[in-house]
Amino acid sequence: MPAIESIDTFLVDLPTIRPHILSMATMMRQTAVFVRIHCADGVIGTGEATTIGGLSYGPESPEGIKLAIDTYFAPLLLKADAARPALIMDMLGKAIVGNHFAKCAVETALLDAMGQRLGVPVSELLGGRRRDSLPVAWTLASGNTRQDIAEAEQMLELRRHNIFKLKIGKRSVEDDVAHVATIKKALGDRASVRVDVNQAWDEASASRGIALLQDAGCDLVEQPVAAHARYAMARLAQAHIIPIMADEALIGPSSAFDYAASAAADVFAVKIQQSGGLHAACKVGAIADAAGIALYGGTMLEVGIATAASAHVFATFPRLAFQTELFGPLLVTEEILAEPLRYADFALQVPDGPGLGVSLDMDRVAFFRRDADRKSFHGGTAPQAARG
Ligand SMILES: O=C(O)C[C@H]1C=CC(=O)O1
Ligand SMILES: [Mn+2]
Repeated sequence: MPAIESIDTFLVDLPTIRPHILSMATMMRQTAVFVRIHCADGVIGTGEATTIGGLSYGPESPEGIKLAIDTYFAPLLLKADAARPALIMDMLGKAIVGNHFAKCAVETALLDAMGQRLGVPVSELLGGRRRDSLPVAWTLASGNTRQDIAEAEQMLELRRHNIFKLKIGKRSVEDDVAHVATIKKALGDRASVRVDVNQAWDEASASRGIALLQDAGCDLVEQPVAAHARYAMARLAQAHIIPIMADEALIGPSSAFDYAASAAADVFAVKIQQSGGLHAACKVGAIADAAGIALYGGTMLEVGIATAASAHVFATFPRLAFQTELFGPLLVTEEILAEPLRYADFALQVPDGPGLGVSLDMDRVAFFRRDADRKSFHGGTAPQAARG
């Protein structure tokens, strides 16, 4: 049995390409928590956790995730059999309440190590991939309608994205709908335009807003009301033709079951971290499938490692009617992988090497980690990135 010998965790701060404006936070940078699990057979598995806007989106922060893993997870993991990731996750499930993002990062590292050990991609460990590439949406969230249109035109021109998610909920319903309508009018049939309200509306505003969004040609409305407002979500999903998607509400299989049983959404945004791990995300997907609910592959704006992990999960789904939004690595200015993920023809290629099929560029990690001694680098400049 390859025992787990040591675990290291570190924070890496990466600037965003522009301010990313959501209803609850404006992001100027993304912080990734990387977890490296060193096994006795020499294999090192890597995992990643991210949040959005510190503690403004979810219940875990990057700093808290690092502390939880170092202080509470690591003593339980040390000496455990790394070849038994499912048993380790059962053990963590019993010993640690919540902490879904941290659990996901640990499971990602365990499955990466397992896949490397067996010489197979993580998607094969999860039951087998059904597709090698995933269509990827882009979020327009500059806060400026003209700039968003220019950004969308550029993405279409580059053939990188033809699905756009607009972040709304900060302004009045009428102003937000006007913003969406202007963008949809400019893009026409060349793109799918969707919105994410991130829980900002009450039910009455949502009902008015959704009717107006439908007239504006919007294809999907994500989490219009509070995550806990399951009955309001059910009424909205029933009253409107435009599909309603749950996101923040889905925090693992039991919440997915409750939402499915209440017919509280037409579409589920599956996120590996919110679900509590890769297998938990597969279960959320299976519950949706069993209930006739459509699927969308969501992101917590993860960078390379967790985006690859999400891609392995979504590649196994029988149906993915609303595609994915795995664009996180493209929202930051710096590449952190030794070999960047490949985006082409409006899609992300699912890596096909053993494990996650991607690895960290440890020289760049050493430069960008929050606790780095940057003076030790030549002239304080970052080592060259793989994407140049
Ligand atoms: O979906 C969310 O709520 C969070 C995230 C995903 C894409 C994006 O721009 O923000
Ligand atoms: Mn969302």
